[in-house]
Amino acid sequence: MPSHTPALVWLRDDLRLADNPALTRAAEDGRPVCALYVLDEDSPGIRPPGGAARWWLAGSLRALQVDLSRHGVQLVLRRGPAARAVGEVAAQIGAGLVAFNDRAGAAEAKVDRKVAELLRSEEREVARDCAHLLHPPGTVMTAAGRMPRTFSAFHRAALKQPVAAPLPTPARLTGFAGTLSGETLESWGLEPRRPDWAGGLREAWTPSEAAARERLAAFIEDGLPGYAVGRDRPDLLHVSRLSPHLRFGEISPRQVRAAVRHAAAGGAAPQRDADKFEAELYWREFSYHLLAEDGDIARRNIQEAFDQFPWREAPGELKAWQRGRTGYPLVDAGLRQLWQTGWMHNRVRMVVASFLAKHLLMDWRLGEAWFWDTLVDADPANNPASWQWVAGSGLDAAPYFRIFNPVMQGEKFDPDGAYVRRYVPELAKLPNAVIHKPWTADAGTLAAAGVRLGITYPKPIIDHAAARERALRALKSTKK
Ligand SMILES: Cc1cc2nc3c(=O)[nH]c(=O)nc-3n(C[C@H](O)[C@H](O)[C@H](O)COP(=O)(O)OP(=O)(O)OC[C@H]3O[C@@H](n4cnc5c(N)ncnc54)[C@H](O)[C@@H]3O)c2cc1C
Repeated sequence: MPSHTPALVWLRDDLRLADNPALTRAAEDGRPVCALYVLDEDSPGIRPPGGAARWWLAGSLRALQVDLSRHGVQLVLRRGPAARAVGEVAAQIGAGLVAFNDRAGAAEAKVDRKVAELLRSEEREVARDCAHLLHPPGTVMTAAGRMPRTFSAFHRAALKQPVAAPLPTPARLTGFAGTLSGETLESWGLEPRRPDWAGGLREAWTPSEAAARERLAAFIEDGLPGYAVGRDRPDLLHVSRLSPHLRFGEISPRQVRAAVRHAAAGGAAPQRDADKFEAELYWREFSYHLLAEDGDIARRNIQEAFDQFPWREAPGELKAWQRGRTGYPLVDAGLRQLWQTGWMHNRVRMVVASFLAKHLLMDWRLGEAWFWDTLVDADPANNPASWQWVAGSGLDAAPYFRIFNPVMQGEKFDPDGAYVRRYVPELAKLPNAVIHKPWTADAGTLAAAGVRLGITYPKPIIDHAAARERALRALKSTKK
């Protein structure tokens, strides 16, 4: 088809205008551009987003509609299997080019291949790029042609690869002039209505490309200096909280990396902090490369020895964990932060995940599913890879015998109990010495703080030492 034919850009986990190679390709040569988002919950194997992520998606699409319309570009919304929706819209506008950025999941990659084949069979040009990662999957390999099996080997190998500079927002975008029918965001019902449980999310977050950039700028000023040490403290805000923006592609890892490098080069932050932060971006890469290689990490143990693991079924204990009523203040604070705000600090994610898989001996998939439903940053790579890492079944995972002590973690990383006091207000008046272990407080201290154990706040659901012994016995049984 001639180059003046319209271009369709199919947006997915890249809800932004800047550093969006698919959008840049579509805009090249001055073609009229139409943008499409497909809510595909029907193609085989596609995992529908959870509740908190649906809320984010609605906000992000709403903002993107406004941003694109400023450039005269319509964002068409369609629901259903992607192959059908993309094919239909491409035909309706007479697209000569369809551009999209690749996704790593096995089911998504299959859909993308099918869509590309269909479009090519109709003699439409298809342009595919990598926009969600610093390095396209398959480019960080050992000599044997496999992804490195440890994070440090992966990181070392990745650092030898070039990273492309981020692209600007296309300077010239011409919208497709015809009118296209689409669906409305409201008709998708992504946001909760009855009951509207999203008040805490609205208070904590603004989904949009502009908000992502503001968050990055604020982090570089306030969080990056001191990040290497401060990142472990849930009571301090030394982390970027960019994860949901990265998840939905409102900002790209290349943009984030470039801004942080620029800050360090200009003396706005110590190099050590910038390096540590960049290493965290590489943990994200590690998870995504694993997802692209393995495809099924949310369901399958990466280490098959864990297929024999004697997980317990205890629905009452699972509920107590989900609701933040385990009797361990740091664990409960984390799960309540998640419930209220759709996000949890990384250190606390590790502690609560370890508590479920090791103290309560429950299958990591139950925790992964809960996070999938409640996190605004619920991510198809980071979530299962991190759960498997904590449970011990993952790639280069924490060894199963390393069992976090929730009291010691609290005392070390929330030393004044400020985080616990914020999310577990019924303990707020306890002194620092017992805030992470209220069951050790004497009757007078508890009474003075208005705490009645077992009534206003639960007694520990399980004794730490006993839980540790049980977990180690369970691990041994898989090794017989
Ligand atoms: C059990 C468990 C589940 C998790 N589930 C998710 C998830 O669904 N989505 C998600 O994005 N992250 C997940 N993480 C990783 C990590 O907790 C979050 O990325 C981080 O807390 C997000 O906060 P931030 O943006 O302030 O991080 P920062 O410290 O500011 O880091 C910047 C970015 O680097 C990446 N990153 C940081 N730490 C990690 C890590 N340990 N692994 C992979 N990438 C990392 C994230 O993209 C993050 O936004 C999980 C971790 C655990 C232990």
